Amino acid sequence: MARLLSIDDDRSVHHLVSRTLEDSGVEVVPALSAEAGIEAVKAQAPDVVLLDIMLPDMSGLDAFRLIRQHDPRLPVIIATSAGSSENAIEAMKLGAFDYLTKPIDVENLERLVGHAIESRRLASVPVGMNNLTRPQDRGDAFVGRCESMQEIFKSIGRVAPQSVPVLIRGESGTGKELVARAIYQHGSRSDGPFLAVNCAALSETLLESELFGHEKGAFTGAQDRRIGKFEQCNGGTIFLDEVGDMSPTVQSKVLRLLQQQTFERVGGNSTIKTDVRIISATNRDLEEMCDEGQFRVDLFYRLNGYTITLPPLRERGDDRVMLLQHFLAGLNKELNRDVQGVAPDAMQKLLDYDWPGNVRELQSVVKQAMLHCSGPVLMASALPAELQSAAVRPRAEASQPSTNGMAEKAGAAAHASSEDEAEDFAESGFRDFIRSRIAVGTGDLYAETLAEMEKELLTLVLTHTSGNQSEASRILGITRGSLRNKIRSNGIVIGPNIKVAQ
Ligand SMILES: Nc1ncnc2c1ncn2[C@@H]1O[C@H](COP(=O)(O)OP(=O)(O)OP(=O)(O)O)[C@@H](O)[C@H]1O
Repeated sequence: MARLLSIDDDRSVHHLVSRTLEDSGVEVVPALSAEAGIEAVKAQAPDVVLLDIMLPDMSGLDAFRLIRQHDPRLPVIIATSAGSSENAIEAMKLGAFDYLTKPIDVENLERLVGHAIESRRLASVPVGMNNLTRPQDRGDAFVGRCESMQEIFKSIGRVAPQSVPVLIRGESGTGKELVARAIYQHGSRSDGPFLAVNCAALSETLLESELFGHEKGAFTGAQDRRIGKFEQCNGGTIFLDEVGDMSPTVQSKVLRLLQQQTFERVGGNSTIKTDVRIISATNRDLEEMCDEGQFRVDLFYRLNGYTITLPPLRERGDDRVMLLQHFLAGLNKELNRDVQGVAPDAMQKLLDYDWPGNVRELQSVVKQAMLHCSGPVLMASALPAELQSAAVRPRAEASQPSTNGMAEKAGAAAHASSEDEAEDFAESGFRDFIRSRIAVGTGDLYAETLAEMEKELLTLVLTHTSGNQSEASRILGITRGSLRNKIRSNGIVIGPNIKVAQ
C-alpha cells in the first residue's frame, strides 16, 4: 500500500486528503508541523509528501530542503494558497514534484498523487539484473539469460556511468522502461531526480509546456508560471518515452537543449540553463521517419549517443520459460495462490505463440490464466482466446527452448500432445503415465500428474453422477462453485458423455 505524508497545520486538510485517497488504496499519515513532518519522513518512509508552504514552525521551503537532504528522490507536492505561488515555483525549481493551490481540488489531488507514486516507483524501486527468480526480493527483477539479454545487461553496465544520451529501441512491451531505470540507478546521477515523460500521451502544446514550462498568460489557461520537467530535473535524468511522437516544435527545442543545455519557457524570454541526461525510447522506425521528414536527422544522431535494442520475446528462447516462472511466482504472492506448474499442452501453446505484445503480454496472459483456473496447475483451457487459436509454428522455425535447466520442462512437454497424454493416462493408468513422462525426459512431472489426475477425477465422478454437479461436489467434498470453476478450467464438457474438450 502506498503511503502519503500530509504536512499541514490544518486538520481539515488531512481529513479531506484521507477521504479523497481512500478508494485509491493510499494510506495517509498526518503531521501538524514541519518538525513532526520531517520526523515522519525518517520514521514512516512515505512514497509521497503533500507539504503546506505556510507552516507554523518553519517556512515550507526550508522544510522542503530538509526533506530533500534526507531523501532526494522523495516526490513532494507543495500545497499553496492563492497568491503564494511564487514560493511553490521556487520549490519546483529546487526539484519539488508539483504544486496545488488551496482550496484543494480533489480530482487534481488524486491525479497528482497517482503520478507522484508512479514517479517514486520509477526512481526508487531497484531493477535487479539477475537471472534468479526470487519474488521475495524487493524490487523488479530484470529476467534474462539468453545471449542477447546478457549483451543488454553488459551494455547497461557500460553506458550507465557515462552521461551520454541513450536511445532504447525495441517493440512494445520488451522492457525499455526497465532498461531506462537500470541505467539511471547504476549511473553517476542516481542521487538526482529521475522523471519520465510519455511524449505520445500529451498534445503538442501540453507536451511543450510539460517539458519546458510556461510563463503566466503564455496561452489560454496558463494562469501561473509553470516549471517544466527539464528545469525541475536539473542534475538528474529524464526519460522521454515514445520519443518518435514529438512534434517538430518540440523536436527542435529538445535538439537545442541537447546541444547547449539551454531553453526558454513557453511564452518566456529568459534563457534557462539546465544539466539533464536524456534517455529516450521508441518502438518506431526513426530512420524511416527521418527519410520521410517526420523526425529531425540531427536530433536522431544527438539522442542516439548509444543505442540499446531489445530483442522481441519470441526470439529469447529459454527466457520465455524463465519469465513465465517468474510471473507465476510473483502472481502466486499477489493473488494468494499456489499454482505450481503449467500443463504440457498449455506450455506448448505458450511456446508456439508469437507474443506481439512481448513481455507485457506474457505477464498479462499469465495473470488472466491464473484468474481463470482454480487448481494447482495452469491448464490450456484457461489461456485467452488469442493463444487458443494461434497457428502452431513448425518446430524447426520456432525458437524452442533448449533441453537443459528450466526450459527442459517445457522442451520435454513439447514432445507429446495433450491428447496423447490424456489417452495415456486413461488407458494405461497412473503408473504407466508417470513412466512414459519420465521416459520422454520431463522435468515437470509433479504439475503434469496433478493436472491429469484432476481431469481424470472430475470426468470419472461426473460420469458416475450422470453430470449431476450437486452430487459430484458432495462426493468430491468441494463446493459447487469450486466444482464449476474446475469444470470450466479443465475444459470438461457435460453432455451425453462427460469428456474433456480437445
Ligand atoms: N526481462 C524482463 N524481466 C522481467 N520483467 C520484464 C522484463 N521485460 C519487461 N518486463 C515487464 O514487462 C512490462 C513491460 O515492460 P516495459 O514497460 O519496460 O516495456 P516497454 O518496452 O517500455 O513498453 P512500451 O513500448 O509499451 O512502453 C513491465 O511490467 C516490466 O516490468
